[in-house]
Amino acid sequence: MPTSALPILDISQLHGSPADRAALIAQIRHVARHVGFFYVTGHGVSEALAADVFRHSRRFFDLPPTEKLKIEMANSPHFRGYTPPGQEYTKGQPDWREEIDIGLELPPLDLLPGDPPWKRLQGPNQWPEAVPELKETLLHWQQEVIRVATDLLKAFALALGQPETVFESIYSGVSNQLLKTIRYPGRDQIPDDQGCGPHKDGGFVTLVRQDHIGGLQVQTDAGWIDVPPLPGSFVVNIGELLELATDGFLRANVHRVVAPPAGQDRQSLAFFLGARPDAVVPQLTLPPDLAAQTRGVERDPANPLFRDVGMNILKSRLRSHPDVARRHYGDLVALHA
Ligand SMILES: O=C(O)CCC(=O)C(=O)O
Ligand SMILES: [Fe+2]
Repeated sequence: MPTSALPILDISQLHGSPADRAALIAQIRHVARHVGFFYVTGHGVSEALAADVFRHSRRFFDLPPTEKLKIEMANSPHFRGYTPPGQEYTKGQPDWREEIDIGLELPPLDLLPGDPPWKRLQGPNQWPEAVPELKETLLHWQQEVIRVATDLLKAFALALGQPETVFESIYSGVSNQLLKTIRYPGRDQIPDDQGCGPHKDGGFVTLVRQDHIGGLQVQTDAGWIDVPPLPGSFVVNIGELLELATDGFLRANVHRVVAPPAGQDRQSLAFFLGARPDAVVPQLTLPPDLAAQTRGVERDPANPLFRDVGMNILKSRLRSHPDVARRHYGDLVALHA
């Protein structure tokens, strides 16, 4: 098993003794600021459930393309369903992975003229009839990762000198909770090695469960470093909402996935803890010692960050899925990039 320079945090300490809690918070403050990527253990998510989610996902990916395309995302104005390899883009370059995107299972909203465009994001998921077990296992996984990610966000709030509930009003209720079950084909099956190109994630925090193959990398001052698989753990990284809320005290990490070696493929489950699309990201007042270390929000003309959560979500969804953008959001070309 390869070892990693990245720290391992035990999230169960959040519910432990005051000393455990204090130790966890100190650790989060340090690692979030210095590397921003870490592993989480002690989360209580069953290994049997993880194995079931990977197994049923694999059964889906093994289906013929015509069967998978029955739930193709291009059919969904809500960005739900299956994306074939090469159809998702990062910074204009195709990602060589296939995936199903799942959000909260809700009916579409009744839309009125003049409603903000992000109201189109709410709606049902698409589930494959050929693998009926996938719906139940993925919705169970979704509940579990929401629980762990919410705990982590509380720990982040404490580490930022805030009450642990400081973000609750903007993530509770109907939030943009995105789950992806992903398969990366090996290099013998694709034209280059971009499994997923370099990017920041849009939510508060991301939890990734990876299989044993590896390929996830994070950008640091010292260059790209590997995030090798650590069995039973989640990989955590910081998203744009925490960068905005802390005026860059925390930075959303740039990361990527390089395609697996020839003859292999990789599976992962990525979960992005989001916020309500109608929310505006608050600017936290940090304690003076932390405020003195803020770096400002990174200004990247190629990736503007919006404080309006709904616009921030739409920006990244439209850019990643140009087929959905063209078909369902033709009125928003300025955001397509
Ligand atoms: O598959 C992974 O390990 C990470 C995927 C990722 O970074 C993303 O989907 O945003
Ligand atoms: Fe990511």
